[in-house]
Amino acid sequence: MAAMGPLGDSYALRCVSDLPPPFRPVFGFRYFNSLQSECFPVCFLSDVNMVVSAPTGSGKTVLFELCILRLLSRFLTTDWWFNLLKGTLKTIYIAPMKALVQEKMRDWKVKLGSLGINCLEMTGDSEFFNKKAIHDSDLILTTPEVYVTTCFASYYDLNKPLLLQTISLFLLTNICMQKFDSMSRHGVRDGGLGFFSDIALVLIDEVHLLNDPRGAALEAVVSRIKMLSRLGNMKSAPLANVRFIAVSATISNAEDIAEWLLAPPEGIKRFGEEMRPVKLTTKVLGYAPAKNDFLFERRLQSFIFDILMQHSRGKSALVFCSTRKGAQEAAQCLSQTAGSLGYSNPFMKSMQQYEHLREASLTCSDKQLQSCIVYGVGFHNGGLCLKDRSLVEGLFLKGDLQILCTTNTLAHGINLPAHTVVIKSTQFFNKEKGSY
Ligand SMILES: Nc1ncnc2c1ncn2[C@@H]1O[C@H](COP(=O)(O)OP(=O)(O)OP(=O)(O)O)[C@@H](O)[C@H]1O
Repeated sequence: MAAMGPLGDSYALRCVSDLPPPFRPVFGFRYFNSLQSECFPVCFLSDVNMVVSAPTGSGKTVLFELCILRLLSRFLTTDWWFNLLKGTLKTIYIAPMKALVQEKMRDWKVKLGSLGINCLEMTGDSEFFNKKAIHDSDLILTTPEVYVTTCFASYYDLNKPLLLQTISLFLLTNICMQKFDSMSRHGVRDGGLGFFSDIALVLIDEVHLLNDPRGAALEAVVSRIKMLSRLGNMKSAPLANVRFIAVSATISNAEDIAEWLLAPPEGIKRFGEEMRPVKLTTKVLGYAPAKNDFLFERRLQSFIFDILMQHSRGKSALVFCSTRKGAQEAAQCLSQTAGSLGYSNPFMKSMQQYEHLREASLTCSDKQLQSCIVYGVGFHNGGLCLKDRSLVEGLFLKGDLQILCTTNTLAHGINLPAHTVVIKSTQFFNKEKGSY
């Protein structure tokens, strides 16, 4: 099979059967797409650091998977047996959002679990992770902040009063940069943070968020790993040759990131809009101002239903709002309008869909969410409990929930494919600055 490369050159698509037999079942398709085929030699046949910029949905996760498999190919025997030595070559996956980490965890637990690869989630929502769990894991999925604090927390004296530990944890998130520095040096020497030496691959998702306030924690983690990898006593450890892969949909300065991650020119891959699996059409709609920003924001609510009728036409839609309350109110407003139309509710296609939603609503902890869901509209924000958030994501993915109003909790890389995306307002209230 042939495809056109980003520079117009034609090349053959790589086939999953190009991989060693034990790795083939990881992929549920036969051919890598053109982006993956172009990156295949660098990801799977080399160990260089990489920075990849490609549109959303173009299949960047597979690049991570190829790099993981490249690392684990060290456990392949000459007659293609896969003899994994648990926890001895670790991959760290770092994403800016807890929800994104959890999504990858669900995916990789199934895909890589069949190879015996042990995945461990380190987020605020996961149960307490102890040293043994970290030691035995092959793939650790985390956010940069949690990664920093967890390394710290492993030093806690478990006999200390809980309150004292809680206060310490609070303090350490504020002083993590300085403390992580001294702690990680100390830890590696006395074996307390021995798992650091087993890190052989670091996968950084949504790397453009380096520019975000949370970027500092990511920068600290990467710099620390780089620094530790150069320590004399790491010479024979996997960490000495640690590999970094950073991907993002929007990096304008891939070269700067490549320099930081020591990625050579062949490790820098940029792909444009031509790699988008579905063409994106953008429409900007302007509305007359209201007396103040607050009233304008509220008034926008009343336009969303008509916009959805015009553009989404019975297909799934995400409505992005600037605040948690905004997302909740938009969902309530839409569900009331839809509910008032009775059997003509445009968000309800069948009796079966209604039954699924009614059953799901009974398991919902949030009463407001419960009342919206039955009309085919949901909301998703950081204020919902994990169970409700997962419920809403599942219903939207299955197509039962047609409309999902959300804050940017869903904007950072979570895969909830939608036909239409409405961005309700282009400004948000910045608490620190006290202005929009
Ligand atoms: N070679 C392939 N053949 C068929 N489907 C594929 C292939 N590669 C990826 N996919 C599917 O395409 C979808 C998008 O892939 P993926 O999530 O990796 O994109 P992405 O570039 O990481 O997007 P984002 O920027 O949103 O994270 C997924 O459902 C994935 O299973």
